[in-house]
Amino acid sequence: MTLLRVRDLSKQFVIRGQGGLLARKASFTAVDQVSFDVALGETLAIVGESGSGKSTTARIAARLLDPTSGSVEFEGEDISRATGKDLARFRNDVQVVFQDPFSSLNPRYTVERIVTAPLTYQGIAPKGGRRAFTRELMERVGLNPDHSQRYPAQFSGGQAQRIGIARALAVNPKLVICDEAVSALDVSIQAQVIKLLMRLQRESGFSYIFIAHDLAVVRQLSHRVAVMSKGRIVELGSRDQVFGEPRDEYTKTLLAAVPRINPEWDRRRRLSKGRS
Ligand SMILES: Nc1ncnc2c1ncn2[C@@H]1O[C@H](COP(=O)(O)OP(=O)(O)OP(=O)(O)O)[C@@H](O)[C@H]1O
Repeated sequence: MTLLRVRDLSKQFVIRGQGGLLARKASFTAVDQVSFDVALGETLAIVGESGSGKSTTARIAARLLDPTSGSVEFEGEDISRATGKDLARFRNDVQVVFQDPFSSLNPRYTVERIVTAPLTYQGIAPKGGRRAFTRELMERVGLNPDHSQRYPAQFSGGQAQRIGIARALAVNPKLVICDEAVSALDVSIQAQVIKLLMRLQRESGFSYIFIAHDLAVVRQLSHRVAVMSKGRIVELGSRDQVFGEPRDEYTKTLLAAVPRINPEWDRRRRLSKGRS
C-alpha cells in the first residue's frame, strides 16, 4: 500500500545578492521535478552529495516547507491542502529525526517532558500516566528508564539520538523521516542506532525515509534507494539493483567511493560488468 506519493516536486529558493534593498534577486532550483512513492513498512533511502536536495525534499514531504510546484499525497490526501484536524493527524503520522539531537531537543526539558510533549500539545493523557509511558518508551529505544528526569546534556550523542527517536515514536507515526540521523555518531554507536531503527520498524511496521550520504549505512537498512544529484533523482530502484547493477553514471561514481564491505555485492557488480 502506498503511504506517501510525491509527484513532480520542485523547490526554488530566492537568493538575494549583496547590495541592500537594491540587490538583484535570483532563483535557485534546489529540487527539480522529483517523484517517488513510499510504501507502508518500507525504507526508502535518499542518497547523494551535499547540496543535492535531499533535506529540502524531506522537509517538503513533512510539510515543514512548501514546494514551488508538485504534489505530496499522504494516504491519498493532498497534504498541502490539509488544515485543522487533518493537518494535526498528518503531523502525528509523519515524524522527523534530525542529525543533531542536542539542537533538536529542548535543553531545559527532562526526557519525560520531551517525549510526552507531542501528546501534551494535543491534550492527550498518556496511557498509564506520563512516568510509566516514558519508562516504556525509554526501554523500547534502549535507554535506562530510571533516567527519565535527566536533561539532554546528561546523555551521550548516541543516547540523545535515542531520545529523539523515542519522541518520534511517542505518537505512533506511520512514517519516520531520518534526516542524516546517524551521520554525527561514532561508527560503533551508529551501528547500534541502525540496529535499533531496524528493530523498531519490524515491531511497528512504519515506513522510513532515510537520508544519508553514507552509502555503507544505506546498504544495511534500505529496501529501495533514490539517488539525487543537483536536485534531481537520477536513479531509483531496489537496494540490490542500485548497489549491484547501477545504471546511472553518477550512481556508479558514488558507489566507487564506498569502501568495499560486502563481497557479495562486489561479486554481483563484477558479474554485471562482465555481462555488459
Ligand atoms: N532556505 C534556503 N535558502 C536558499 N537556499 C537553500 C535553502 N535551503 C537549502 N538551500 C540550498 O538548496 C540546496 C539543496 O540543499 P539541501 O539541504 O536540500 O541538500 P542536501 O542534499 O540535503 O545537502 P546536505 O547533505 O549537505 O544536507 C543547497 O544548495 C542549499 O544551499
